[in-house]
Amino acid sequence: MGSTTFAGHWPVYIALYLVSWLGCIIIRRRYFHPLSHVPGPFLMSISSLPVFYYQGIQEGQLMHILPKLHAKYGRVVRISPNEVHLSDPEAYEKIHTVGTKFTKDPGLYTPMEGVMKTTTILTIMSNEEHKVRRSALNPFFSRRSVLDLEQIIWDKTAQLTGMLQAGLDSRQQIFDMHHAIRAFSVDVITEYAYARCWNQLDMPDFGMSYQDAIRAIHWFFPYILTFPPAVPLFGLIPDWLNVMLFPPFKKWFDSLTTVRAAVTKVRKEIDMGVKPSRRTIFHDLMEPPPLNETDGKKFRQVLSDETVFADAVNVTGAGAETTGSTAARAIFEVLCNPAIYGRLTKELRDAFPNPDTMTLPALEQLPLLNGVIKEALRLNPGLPGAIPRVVPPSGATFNGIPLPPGTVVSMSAWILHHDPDAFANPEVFDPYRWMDQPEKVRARERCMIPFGRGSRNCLGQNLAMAELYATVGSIFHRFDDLQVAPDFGREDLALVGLFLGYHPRKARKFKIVRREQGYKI
Ligand code: HEM
Repeated sequence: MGSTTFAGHWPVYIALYLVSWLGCIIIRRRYFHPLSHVPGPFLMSISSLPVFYYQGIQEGQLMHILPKLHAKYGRVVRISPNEVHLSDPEAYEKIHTVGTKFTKDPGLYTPMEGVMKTTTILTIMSNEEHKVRRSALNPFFSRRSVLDLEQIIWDKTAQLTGMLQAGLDSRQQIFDMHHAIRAFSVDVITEYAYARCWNQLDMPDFGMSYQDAIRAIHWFFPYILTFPPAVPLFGLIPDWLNVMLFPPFKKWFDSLTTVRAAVTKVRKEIDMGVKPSRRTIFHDLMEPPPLNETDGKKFRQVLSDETVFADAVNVTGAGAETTGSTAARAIFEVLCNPAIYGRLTKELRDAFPNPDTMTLPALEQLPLLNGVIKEALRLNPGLPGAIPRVVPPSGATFNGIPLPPGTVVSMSAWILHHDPDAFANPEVFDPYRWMDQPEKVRARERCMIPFGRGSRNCLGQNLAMAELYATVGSIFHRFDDLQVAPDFGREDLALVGLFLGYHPRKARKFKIVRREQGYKI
């Protein structure tokens, strides 16, 4: 009789079991979790689905929700059961410092290794291991090295401005700056790092499919973060099926093949003792130059071909969208502000009556150009959204709130770059704020983190800055009669944070046309 009763009611029992199981999880996460004392919205404290909703379903919108959360709950907000978001420059200095004990969050970074199946400079968890690996790469991206290879940047810049001129002179009289400026970045980094330029500027579509491929990969990040057990499943999908399901991946796999071929070729040359015409990142990593007495305690690490491949892929991916998107923003903002446009062109032409005499160190001295680039980095940081780190075994306290070891703490460039205490009218593009009194500028610098800080800051910062100065400087020196194409608006440059910053999928692409009359200089 009893068994008949159970048989008749088993769905009810299972439902009851599930409801009580769910209830226990909710009560535990909300009231008995080590983070239950951290303020934040109820739903976020019990589940990571709200973050998934903003990131996965609404595509990278979390960074726009966070300011509202901080306004309501304070500088420390619990945004998912084990993650806390912070909005304080002091907290940033604590976490992102040289020798930090905070480590990267494996939940985000490890799956990025994906098809490369080995750690990259970006994804190494151990800070000690990272230090060794980074010291092998640093010399190649130092300011000295960038200035030594400055000509690469100038050659590509000349190609870009020449193409802009040709586009405006053509029958269509329009230029696709969105794709061209990203192609420029890819060409610079591939020529600079491997001496094998991908020549995307020469392609009719400016290598659009590669740019789309990198974006498509970012689409997976929210899924990976929210459903970690799915990560090994992604790894089981063969490449051909991936391409069938997500066609943009084809270009990504092609780019991996190109990088691998380049590594293999350099390996052969090294083995055969062939002297390269110019040492590349591959040579420096596969056959490091010998140490000299000024290197002190430094030591060189010889990396395996697989690791060199992974870092090369990483460097290309990291340097393309970030720099391209920031340069595009700088150009767009200047075009939208006639007064700034006129003054910038005058500043450039006064400083360099002959544009061929432009050099990077000299451009860096121009106050308005400097302000334009800083504002573009402020409003368009390459990685605008939450960058997660893990609290070390000693625990940590932020704004009086203790956080236990293992807590994920994230901070966003978008939030600090819009801090109203540092930046009046933070949403306004105002290059003059960087020409203010030195102490005010210093206070603003404190909230500027476009390249991150500390040991895990951007490897390519010097190269990126050089690209920004060269492109923005050259374009506004040469052209005083440009304007944004009429079918493009500020809303198309809205940022979404999918690790790298992107514009919404449906956004129109930034194009440039000519004005009838140039601005009066
Ligand atoms: C405006 C342009 C750029 C911006 C805003 C930018 C920003 C950043 C930021 C914020 C990080 C830290 C990421 C994290 O903590 O997870 C980073 C890391 C990195 N960036 Fe950039 N980046 C730019 C351009 C470049 C370029 C041109 C390269 C090419 C070499 C590059 C290569 C890297 C690499 C390899 C890392 C990982 C460094 C490490 O973990 O040691 N970036 N970048």
